[in-house]
Amino acid sequence: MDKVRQIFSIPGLTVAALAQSLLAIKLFPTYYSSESHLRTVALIFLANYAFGAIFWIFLYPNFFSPLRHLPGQKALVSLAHRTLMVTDRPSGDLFLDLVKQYPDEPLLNLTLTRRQVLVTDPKLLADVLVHKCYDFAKPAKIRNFLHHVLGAGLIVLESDHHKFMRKNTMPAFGFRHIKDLYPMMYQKAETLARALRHETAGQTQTVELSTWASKVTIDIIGVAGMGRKLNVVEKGEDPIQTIYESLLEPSREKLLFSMLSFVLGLPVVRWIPWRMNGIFDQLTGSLNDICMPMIREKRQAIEEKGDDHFDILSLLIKSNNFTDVELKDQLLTFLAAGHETTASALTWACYLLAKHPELQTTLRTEVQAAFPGNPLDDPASLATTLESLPFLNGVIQETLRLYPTVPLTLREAQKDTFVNDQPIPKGTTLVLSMWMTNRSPEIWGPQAGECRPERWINDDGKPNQTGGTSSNYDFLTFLHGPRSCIGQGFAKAEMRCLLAMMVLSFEWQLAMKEEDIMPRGVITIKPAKGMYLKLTALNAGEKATM
Ligand code: HEM
Repeated sequence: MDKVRQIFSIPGLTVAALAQSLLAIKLFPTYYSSESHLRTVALIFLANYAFGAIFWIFLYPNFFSPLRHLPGQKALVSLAHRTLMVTDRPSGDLFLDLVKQYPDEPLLNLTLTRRQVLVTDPKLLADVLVHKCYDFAKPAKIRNFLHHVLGAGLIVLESDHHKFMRKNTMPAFGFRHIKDLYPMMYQKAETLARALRHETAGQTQTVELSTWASKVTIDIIGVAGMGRKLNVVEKGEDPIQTIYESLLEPSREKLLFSMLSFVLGLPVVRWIPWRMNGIFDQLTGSLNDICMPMIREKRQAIEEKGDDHFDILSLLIKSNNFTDVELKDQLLTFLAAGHETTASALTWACYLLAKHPELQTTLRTEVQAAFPGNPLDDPASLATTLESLPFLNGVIQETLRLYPTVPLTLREAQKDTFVNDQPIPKGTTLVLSMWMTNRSPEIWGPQAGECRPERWINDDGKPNQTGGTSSNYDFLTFLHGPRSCIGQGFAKAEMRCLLAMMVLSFEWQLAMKEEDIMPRGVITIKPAKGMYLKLTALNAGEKATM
């Protein structure tokens, strides 16, 4: 079947049309006069492409595709692409609707051409994400786009190159290293609390939280990632933060640019005379200009004077496994992957706590009891204390479950392969919806859509990591296996520090209409109209009034 697919591909049909044209002109020179050569060639090309279209739209899906027996949609535009356009409800809900129509089906077709499949049964994910993880790569169009923005960092690489980079980067995200970062993260959380107190003038004031969350998370990854104090919370801005903000801002035009790059491919989009091409070039060029000199300076400092810094960049330089360009690509990846994601998670956590004041109070009581004094009085035990708090852990896990910052990902079969015993032809796109799995009533029960931190607390009062489900694959926020999020320990540590600081320093309520809060974005989700909260500053030791 692979040969047949090659023949009916665009290059295959083009070569065939060329050969047929030459043959026709050679065999029937008098029939095709030289004036009509062009017409003949055009007709032959057209006929070949028309036959190709009939093959792919009708013959292949109905008679040849090994996926033809799977139920699902027969749409021209796949549901995965339609989720990029939906504005009036969370896009992941479309998958939940579809699964309701086809309960008990582990795989569902999403297109007429049987080229895109939704994985609905988390048990099948072990094959896709772990056992055959390199058989299923990120689709080339997505990789090209990410490569354009971030360079060849960990997110973009595949196969052996990825294995090498991942193995050599893992130590920088190790358990012990993250523990050492807690005091710095908590200090940054305190800086945020001071800035918000200033904003609220010590009383009650409305603030837009997601912007502040981005500022503090870029400050944290600035120190942890490259040993650089960006101090965006205090100063208001920094060139690196401004560039990332512009790159990731979910404006209509940027969403359209990213969407077209994913659907048509970046090389096609770059041909369009569109100012977005220039904007993306300028933003990514500026990032390179900032990062390259910084890397050279750091490498020189480490070589000449030795270096006692333990930021991720220094650890990677000291490992001697990376060239400067590779370091730059990794750094850009960590800065991008490591700040908007956590900022969004913090924003959604504060939203859930505003919606559920009783949960906010319970969390505050737990954190106040754990830290009768300043948490930084005993920096050595900060990590252990924060990690042991069951309700804090529960709120964080529920936030990550209900609002997975990356709500969807795609994988493309690199060869003919299998998922469980279902053959998957080369080129098939598998759609994995974290939003759908994390909110599935089949897995999480009838209250799947509700925030219930107690799911993550055992009967003995200790935190658990499964939320009461039977398998790891039921919670997909960070994926699993060799391509799972390398920064998940880092992100959770950051959330513990930031949320603990928030409940110790403020109580808050929503300051906007519930219906105006809509998660949106192409790669990560943020509230489309911001997250306005009415914050009331608490004095140290003051109990909340809610
Ligand atoms: C709440 C916060 C975060 C969430 C929800 C999240 C989610 C994810 C997901 C779903 C992936 C897999 C994407 C795919 O393969 O399609 C991923 C990969 C990745 N994340 Fe995160 N992430 C978070 C925070 C972070 C942080 C803080 C860092 C770094 C400091 C980071 C660095 C990375 C990197 C480098 C990868 C690529 C890993 C690989 O392919 O080997 N992430 N993340």
